This record gives sequence, structure tokens and C-alpha cells, in this order.
Amino acid sequence: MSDGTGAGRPGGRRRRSGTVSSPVQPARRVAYEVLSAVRDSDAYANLLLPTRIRRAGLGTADAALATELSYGTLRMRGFYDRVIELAAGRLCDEIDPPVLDALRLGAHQLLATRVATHAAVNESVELVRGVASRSATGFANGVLRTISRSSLEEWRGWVGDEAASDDDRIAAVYSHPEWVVRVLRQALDAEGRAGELEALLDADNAAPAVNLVALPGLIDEVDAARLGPADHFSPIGHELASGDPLAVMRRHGGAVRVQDEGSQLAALALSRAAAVREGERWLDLCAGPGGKAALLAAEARLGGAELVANEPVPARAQLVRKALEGVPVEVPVWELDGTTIGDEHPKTFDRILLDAPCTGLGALRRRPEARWRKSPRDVAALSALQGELFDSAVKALKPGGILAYVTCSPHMGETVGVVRGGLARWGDVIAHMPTRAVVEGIVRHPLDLPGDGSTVQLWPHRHGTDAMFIALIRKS
Ligand SMILES: C[S@@+](CC[C@H](N)C(=O)[O-])C[C@H]1O[C@@H](n2cnc3c(N)ncnc32)[C@H](O)[C@@H]1O
Repeated sequence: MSDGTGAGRPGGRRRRSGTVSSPVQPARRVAYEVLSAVRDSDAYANLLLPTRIRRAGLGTADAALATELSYGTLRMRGFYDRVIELAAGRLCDEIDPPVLDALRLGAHQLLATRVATHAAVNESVELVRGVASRSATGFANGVLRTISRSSLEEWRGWVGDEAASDDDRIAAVYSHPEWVVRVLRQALDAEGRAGELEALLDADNAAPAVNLVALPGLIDEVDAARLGPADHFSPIGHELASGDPLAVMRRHGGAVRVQDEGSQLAALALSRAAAVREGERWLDLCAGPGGKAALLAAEARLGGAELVANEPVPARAQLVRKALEGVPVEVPVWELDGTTIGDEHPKTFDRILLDAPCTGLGALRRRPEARWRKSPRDVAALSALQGELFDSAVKALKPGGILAYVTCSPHMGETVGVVRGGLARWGDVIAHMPTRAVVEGIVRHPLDLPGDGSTVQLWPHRHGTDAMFIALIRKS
């Protein structure tokens, strides 16, 4: 990674006061623009960042620095805001948002990177100079110098000391909203593992490695082995050894994709829950953007099954079509409301993947701003929709068919809550399958999965995957 000092670039501007101020290094400017857009226009960092990096013409090292700075700052924003409040002696609400963005970016560099202190302070102050008054520039300089005089551990201690309760301390120090801390603890507690909470919150704050899936039947084992070290659990996954994942994907013409190991296991749990019979009909009910649809299409092709993918949001349905392009098999893409498919196509499918729209609280390491955007109100609306989609899927299943209910959230209102509700409504025609036993039959190494085995909850801190939930259900 670049040290961010900008060494070797042309000299700075001479200001009227006679001091020399340096221009902001492009990687830092890109990170600052991303933070502003996320705050100001609800942008998604993972979508915006590649465009901004390209537009700024950043090389590999600077692109990595811009990514680390923007993702790291967004993830740890909750903690940095407490640090800034202590250092500034005023609430963040009282600081001009563009100035606050620069302070957050500066705090991240000072407390969590090896960027030299003078570069972190001076360039953050330069960013403020570009958007605010002279007094704001002096204020930012003072706050950042105060932050720079103490270590991360010291700031963690002081932030913890100021907390109003133990949950508030954990929320502040680990930079998660307090309600998210509570729901994550509840889900771990249900497994008798509440003691893992801080390890989970830490894992949410770490950048995940790039993980690849080698689609079965589309790439031979020798070529797959060259992608990088085999995943610990997924039999078809590899960690990217080095290089640009897009270039690797292009080289393999659709046979290789970026996909979290947990997502691979969720799709395989459905396709490998029972031997595939020629001519089976499969449905991916909520398919956008199509990662699991591509894997299911490859699995269906090997077993002689037919897949239909459904995604009601047209732009996302286009992404599904694109994701399916590299799999040499015909997959119709419907654009229907999944809640109506059960009535429109009753008793039609042998297997259905219901990868439900959810809060995404299981993928916080991947979507750095997501934790600040969700609220408990979202859970109520989503779990109602998840229940309707569940009912629709049960109706659309043939007798004997299998449903995989999946979320990338461990929130119990979206996981076991929805499944229990479904069983209460449909208990005379559906029953749990032994999901843990199915998944254990797929993985390369044993998974540590407490509970009765009727469902599977994966975790970033324990398994290195997103926190995917999987429940296999069979219709009688
Ligand atoms: C968690 S994502 C699915 C991810 C996908 N399976 C993959 O692996 O790429 C949930 C999807 O459900 C879609 N969705 C939202 N409401 C829906 C509905 N009423 N019926 C079907 N799909 C819906 C969303 O647009 C979103 O694309």
C-alpha cells in the first residue's frame, strides 16, 4: 500500500500567508468523495468506488489505498464519531457534514493505518480548506492533532469510559448501531455462544478476502486449483491468490465468479440436498443480481434439471441475465412479484431457492455503510415480505419438492422467525429437512454448528463466511 505521503509528486501551492500547502493525494480525494456521496446521496460505496477510481486514473497501489480508506472509514464511522466528539468537545451533529467527513477520514488514517501523521493531518485539513471557512480549517487541524497524540487503545478506553451502558460501550467501540449489537447477541445466544459477540463485531470490521467460485462442469480441476488456495469449506471455492478478480473472471469466460463461500454453500445445500432426477424443474425465486442463479444453473445442467430465475426489479433482472450468460444452458428470467408466483404456478417446481430480500446484517464486512442505513423498522417490513414469499414458495412446490429458505442476515426475525411462522401456517404439508447434515455432506472440513441441526447459521468470525442462514424444508 502507498504510504500516502505523495512523495515524488510536484511541489505544493504557495499560499499568500507564505506557508506551503500541499494538494490532496488522489487516493484520499477519491475516498473523501465516496464518503460525501454515501452521506449526501445515499450512494453505495461498492458501486461508486470503482467508477471514481477509474475516473481518477489510480494505479493499483492507490486504488487499494482509496478502497481501504473509504471502506475502513465507513465501517468504523460510529467509533470515529465518538473519538471526534471527545477531541472536539462538541457533538458531531454540531459539525458541518463536509468537515465531519474529512475528520472521519483523518481519524481513520491516524488510528487504523500506517499513513504518516503529518500526511493524515495535513491532507485532511486541505480537504476541509476546499469546502469550509478558515475557522473550520483551524478547528479540523486542532481536532486531528489532538487525535494524533493518543493511540487507538487509549481512544478505545476513553470512548468506553464515556459510554452510557455496556451495550452502548460495545456499540461505540466496535462501531455498530446498538440495536444491531443486540440482535447479533440474541442470535449467538440462541446457539449458546453469546460469548462470541465481540469476535463477531471485530470480524464485521475486517475486509473479507476475495473469494471465487469455480462453477461445476465449466472448469476442470487443474485450472480451478490454479485460482488460489481451496476454500476451507466450499468444495468449489477458492481464495483469489493474487491479481485483479475481474481479469481472472474474464480469462475463464463465466466459469469463475466472485462469490462468498457462505453463498456457495447456500446454493449447494439446495442442489445437493437430494440426488437430482432428469427433468426436475427448479426456481430461483429472488434471483437478482444472479450469483446463486449462475451456480444453480451450472448444477442443474449437470443433473439434467431446468432452472427458472425470477427477479421483479428490471435492472436487477438484467444483471441476472448477464450473470447467466457464461453458463451454456437456457434459463428463462421472469420479472414477477415472487409473492404471486405460488398462485400463478402452483405445484410446479421440484426445488426452490428463496434467497429472501433481507437487512443484510450478515454481510456488514462487504457493505461498509449498510449498518448505518438499516433500522428495526426495516426488519418488520422485510419479515412480513419474507413470510409472503415463503407461502408463495410452498404453493409453487410440487409435492415432495424442496425449499431452501436463505438470508444473508442472522436476525432471528428474518431467519428462524420466518421459518417458524411458515411451519405454523403449513405444518400439515411441510417439515424441516436435516439442513446441517446436508451441509456437512457438502463441505471439505467439518463446520462448528451448534443447535438441533434443522437449520444452519454461518458466521464471519467462526467460519470466515458471510452470516448466511439456510433452512431446508420438504413438502409432503
Ligand atoms: C438477497 S437478494 C438475492 C440475491 C441472489 N440470490 C444472488 O445470489 O445474487 C434478494 C432479491 O430479492 C428481490 N426481491 C425483492 N422483492 C421481491 C419480491 N416481491 N419477489 C421476488 N424477489 C424480490 C430483490 O430485488 C433482490 O434482488
